Amino acid sequence: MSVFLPLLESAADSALVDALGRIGPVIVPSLVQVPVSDTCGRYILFDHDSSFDLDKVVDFLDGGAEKVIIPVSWAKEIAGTLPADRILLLLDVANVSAVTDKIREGVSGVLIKTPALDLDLISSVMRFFSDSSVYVLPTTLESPSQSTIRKILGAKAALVLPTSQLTLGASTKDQINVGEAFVSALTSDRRDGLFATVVSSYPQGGKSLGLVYSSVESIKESIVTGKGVYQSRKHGLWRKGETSGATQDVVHIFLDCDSDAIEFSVIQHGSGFCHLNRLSCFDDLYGLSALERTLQSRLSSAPEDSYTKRLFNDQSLLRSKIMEEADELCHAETKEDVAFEAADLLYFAMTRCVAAGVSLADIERSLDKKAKKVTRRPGNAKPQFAPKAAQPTSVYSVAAPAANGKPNGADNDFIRMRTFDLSVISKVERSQLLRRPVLKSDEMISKVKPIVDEVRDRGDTALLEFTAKFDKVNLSSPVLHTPFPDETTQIEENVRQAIDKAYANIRKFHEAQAENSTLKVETMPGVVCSRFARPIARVGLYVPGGTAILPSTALMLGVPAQVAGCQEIVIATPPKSDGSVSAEVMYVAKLVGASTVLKAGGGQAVAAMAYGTQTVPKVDKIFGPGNQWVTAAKMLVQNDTDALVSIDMPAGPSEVLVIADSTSNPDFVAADLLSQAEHGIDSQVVLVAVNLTSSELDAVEKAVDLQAKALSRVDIVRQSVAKSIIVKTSSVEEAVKFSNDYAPEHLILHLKEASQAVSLVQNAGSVFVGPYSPESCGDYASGTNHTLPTNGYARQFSGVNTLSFQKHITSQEVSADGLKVLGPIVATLADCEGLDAHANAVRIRLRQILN
Ligand SMILES: NC(=O)c1ccc[n+]([C@@H]2O[C@H](COP(=O)([O-])OP(=O)(O)OC[C@H]3O[C@@H](n4cnc5c(N)ncnc54)[C@H](O)[C@@H]3O)[C@@H](O)[C@H]2O)c1
Ligand SMILES: N[C@H](CO)Cc1c[nH]c[nH+]1
Repeated sequence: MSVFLPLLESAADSALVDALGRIGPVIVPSLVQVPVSDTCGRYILFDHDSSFDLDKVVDFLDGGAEKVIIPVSWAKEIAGTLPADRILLLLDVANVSAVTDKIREGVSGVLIKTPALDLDLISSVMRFFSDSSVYVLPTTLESPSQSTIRKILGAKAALVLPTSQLTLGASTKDQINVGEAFVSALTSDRRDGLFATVVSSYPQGGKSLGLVYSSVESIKESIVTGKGVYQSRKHGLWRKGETSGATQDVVHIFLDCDSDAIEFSVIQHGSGFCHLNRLSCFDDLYGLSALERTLQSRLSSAPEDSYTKRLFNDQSLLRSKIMEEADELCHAETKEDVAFEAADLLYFAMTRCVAAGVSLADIERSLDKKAKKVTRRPGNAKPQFAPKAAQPTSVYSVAAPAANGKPNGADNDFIRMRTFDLSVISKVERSQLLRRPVLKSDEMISKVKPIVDEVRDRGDTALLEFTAKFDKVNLSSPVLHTPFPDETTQIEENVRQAIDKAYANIRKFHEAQAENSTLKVETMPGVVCSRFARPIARVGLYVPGGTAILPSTALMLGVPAQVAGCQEIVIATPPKSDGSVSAEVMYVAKLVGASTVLKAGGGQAVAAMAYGTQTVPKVDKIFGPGNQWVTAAKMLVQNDTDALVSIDMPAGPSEVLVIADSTSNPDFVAADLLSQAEHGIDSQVVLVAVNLTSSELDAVEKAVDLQAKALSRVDIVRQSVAKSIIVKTSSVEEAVKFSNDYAPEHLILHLKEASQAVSLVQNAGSVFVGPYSPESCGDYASGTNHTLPTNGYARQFSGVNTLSFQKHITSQEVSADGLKVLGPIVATLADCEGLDAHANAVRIRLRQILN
């Protein structure tokens, strides 16, 4: 976070803007035309009344702006479409309450305009935007000072200072010197008050040049003049190069993480930084920087027989070598060969750059600018380089919006998946296709931890507070206990009949899975080993309820718990806005014999079941799908040995993979893909096409677009379909191999010989065989369970089943005759491990038997 953020006004003079660019990003209002150097970070402020303009926002971000600062009305439109870490919210004190959870999650911080500097207000904004950056722009700050800057930093926020309040001259009542403002944050832990300062080379990718010291005075002078100025411990202020000519231009000055050391990123002139006339006091250059230096020196003076000189003089030779080396790199196979060929290519590419006056720093700047783009081009190869029969799009553009390069949004956009041909993509690209849209599990775990901790420590009070905060419901009690009042379970007759039939099918299939008999094996005469199952006593079932009410999930978790014989079943689900629980979920709760219904969702519900509260019973195992808050909380509590709780599996967003050949019905295929795409914006659906012609594929794509636009959840579908893929394959075996590697939650086989293909399946949560087995049947009522492993975990996890609610206990009974044979084996192994007591427990008995 910056010490302060300068807000550029149109009257700002260029020397002041340059100085500000050296010490951090600057805020540039979108309508203000002030030239800012390429190396300076820009935050673009949309602080005017014009109507929402997504293209403008995207243009600024693509153009290299680090962030955009947008009003709440714009954030409503943008949240979830553009990366949150590129967006700050512009807030007036008056409109804090207009910020929804969706907006809060869609931004990385806030710039709050406030008439007065109110620390209480700042800390409540801070809490509301937990973990985000908070910048404060006082609309009536009269005299900016170091103490004001420190006061705001103390609240973990940063002050925004308009350029009219900043000066390169001495501070006055109305203006503060830029250097003085910057050093406000510095604290020295040295007796002499100096700051250790690392000097690094900007053009050489941050190579360390040396270690020096700075004083408040030297830093201030450097910021204002843009020259390297330090503090010699013997000779006072040290203007680098004043006598030797080896001056420095300062590009950036950075504070370290605890503000007691500094880095000066400089362009070093003359003989170098070191007094030994070398660039650096540390080691010499290596790698690409060393190559660049050699090439630059060859360009200015090279021996006659130099090959590099020949390349400089013969552009067509250089061109041919670049093409040759690029081709060799593409064909290299081993790690060593790839490194070898890449080094050759870089040598010729750098020769081309140095000949054109392009430096490594120019290349890095270009890379950094590209990394800031929020729209990606499809990445197709130009026709002369494209493989014959196919034009695959880039696998790396997972975050890419629609094929036209704009975020999906306008109603007339074609809703389409991205297409790849397995026969032309590389191994690396294939492995990219197997990955799901990025899941930030570490980040989510740290966000949910405070919620879990609060519920563990403060029980029901915290639980009710979080329900009020996240679900906007004020409850007097978080639970309903049996017997549930009749009015809470009243449902439509047709729904009741459907639930009853689904219950019967699910129960029938799950009863058949129960292990009721004891497994017995006599491993040696007189040595009988057995294994028997017992129910897990107390189970917690999470039934999602954020965007859709899911009584089907209550069935899928409740039936196996009941069949397994669990003694205490707690069902947790977010309350509706009137504080009640959906009657359908309550009906199922009664049907499966739940003893408690917890009216809470998200991380707080998981924590309540893991630790127990005054009213919520503690459980031994937590089951069920949910959004990222639920999943992160489940992962967190299962790792806490104090909670002593396990979970069913790490679940994630819903997904389906459909394998279709030319006998498939395109409308059925499209409907199956969309049935999972509608779950959430992070759902992913995959179509693996087996020898489909372009017109057959076209028919599926058109059906997806047409059906999607008729769905009530079309806004969700637009986003999930944009992240989804079509993979072209040339045989059923190749298609199933891809599916096994992907390990989908659901696998649907739209194949001529669908049932034969089942034998090839190695990894999948549940399989749907043939044209009349839509995945929806498994979601609701066929009898199989719909709580299944996602995100590739079908490689090692099974879906929820009756055994998930049981644990196994083994036992053994050894007779005296049995011990006569087994005993010596055991005693020998115990001796071998040096565990005398183990051996003794056997020998003491053997002695008695033999006597
Ligand atoms: N794999 C499966 O078997 C399966 C089945 C059904 C649903 N799902 C998945 O379950 C998920 C359901 O998600 P959902 O959101 O609809 O319901 P949910 O019940 O999982 O989550 C809603 C709760 O999340 C919490 N929450 C929301 N925003 C928060 C925030 N900013 N901070 C803290 N807590 C917050 C709230 O407490 C809210 O009650 C979807 O991703 C769906 O794909 C999976
Ligand atoms: N398809 C989901 C599992 O990924 C389960 C579900 C519930 N309701 C409808 N579908």
